[in-house]
Amino acid sequence: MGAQNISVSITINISSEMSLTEVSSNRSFNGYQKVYEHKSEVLKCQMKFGAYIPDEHDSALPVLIYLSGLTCTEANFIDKSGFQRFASEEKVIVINPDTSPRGIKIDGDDESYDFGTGAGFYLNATEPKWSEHYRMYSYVVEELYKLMFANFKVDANRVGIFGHSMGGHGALVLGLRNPNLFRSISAFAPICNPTNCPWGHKVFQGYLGSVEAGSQYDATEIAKNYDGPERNVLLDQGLDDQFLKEQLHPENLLTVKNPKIKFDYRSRPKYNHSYFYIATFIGEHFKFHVDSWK
Ligand SMILES: N[C@@H](CCC(=O)N[C@@H](CSC=O)C(=O)NCC(=O)O)C(=O)O
Repeated sequence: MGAQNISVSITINISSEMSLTEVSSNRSFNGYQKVYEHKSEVLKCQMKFGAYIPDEHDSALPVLIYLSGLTCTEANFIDKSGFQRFASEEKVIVINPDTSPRGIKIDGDDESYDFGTGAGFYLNATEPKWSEHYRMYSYVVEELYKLMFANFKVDANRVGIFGHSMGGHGALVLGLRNPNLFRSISAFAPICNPTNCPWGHKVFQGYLGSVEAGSQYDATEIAKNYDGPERNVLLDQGLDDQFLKEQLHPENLLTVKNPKIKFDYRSRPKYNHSYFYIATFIGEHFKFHVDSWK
């Protein structure tokens, strides 16, 4: 399939609400690892996200959005993956949001690690109890995306998305549903078929009212019907992953027959689900995205 020359045309309305407050800034690999806070119109709460900005930022740079997994904030990826070395070498801006709305209280939002706080699942909830705030799908593809253009010098033709576990699911779903926004997609140990696993059943019933309603946020279902530009998706999986058999089901996604999607499947014997695994292979993901943009 190879790289495609797709010109992205997007209209971005930038409002005065898109201003950011810097929470922290640390020099890292000839760039800065920053954390920003802002008022989210979509989630109706204050949110934080990470932004790694390489030096020599005269021309517009490519950008990768990284989506984290269950229980994470923006800090896990920043502190544990070691991505800054590769973002600096490849001159890529990296934006990584939090995993759910924060600073609000909804009854039941802190009862388990896999639902509510830290478990937004990158969808727009429709159940009345959750639908006012739990809108991580729109937060990423609308608000964060615009905010990125409003505040950083970003090249709209070189935007990719990647993530881990729940965030790998998010990267696949947001990437395949929005090929005009994302040129490249990769995922570490993603939840590939959430309508067929306990994590997915729980969140779809809770946020959407039924498992069936979750099909629109299920990468395997989306891949079956995908009709956008050809995509080569990097799917990375540790073979000693403690969640592999029950929750992740890469085999279901890999067996989808759609000539428009090819999977570059990289299985990693002896690696588990942790950030030690991610840190080992993060450099390959940067290379994959950069090659996809050529
Ligand atoms: N606490 C839970 C497991 C939580 C967990 O492993 N979270 C992963 C993502 S899992 C899928 O989305 C993670 O990224 N954790 C953060 C980290 O820094 O490792 C349990 O006890 O089973």
